[in-house]
Amino acid sequence: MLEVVCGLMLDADGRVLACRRAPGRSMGGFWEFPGGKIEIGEAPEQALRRELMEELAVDVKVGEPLEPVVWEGDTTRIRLSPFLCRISGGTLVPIEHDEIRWCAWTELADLEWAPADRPIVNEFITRNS
Ligand SMILES: Nc1nc2c([nH]c(=O)n2[C@H]2C[C@H](O)[C@@H](COP(=O)(O)OP(=O)(O)OP(=O)(O)O)O2)c(=O)[nH]1
Repeated sequence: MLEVVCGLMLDADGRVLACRRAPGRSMGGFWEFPGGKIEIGEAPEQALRRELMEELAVDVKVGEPLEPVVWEGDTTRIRLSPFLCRISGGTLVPIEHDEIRWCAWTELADLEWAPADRPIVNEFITRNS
C-alpha cells in the first residue's frame, strides 16, 4: 500500500486550492489536492509540509484530518490521507502543476478529479453544505 498525503489548503474566504497534474505525469490532466508520498520515517503531517513546499513553495500549518481514502488501480493501491491546512509562509507558485485554482466548495464538483481525490471532494462538499 502506497501511503500518500494531501492538503485541503483553505484561504481566509474558505476557498480550497485545486491543482491540476501536468501532462506527462501519472494522472496528467486530472485535478488533485496537492501532496505526495510519505517517505520512510516521516510523520504524515511532516510529509505534507515537505510536499507542499516542494510543489507550491509554501509553508503550511496542518490542521484537522479528514477520512482517508483507499483506492485500487490496476497496478497500484494507495491510501490517500487528507488534512485541512492553511498557508503560514512563502508565496504560492505552481512548481509541478500546470494550473492551480482557488475554488469555493460549490465549484469543486465540476472539476475532473483524480479517482482517489473524488471521495475527499465529496466529504468536503458535505461538510460545507
Ligand atoms: N492524489 C492522487 N494520487 C494518486 C491517485 N492515484 C494514484 O495512483 N496516485 C499516486 C500517484 C503518485 O504515485 C502518488 C502521488 O504522489 P506524488 O504526486 O508525489 O507522485 P510523484 O511526484 O511521485 O508523481 P509520479 O512520479 O507518480 O507522477 O499517488 C489519485 O487518484 N490521487
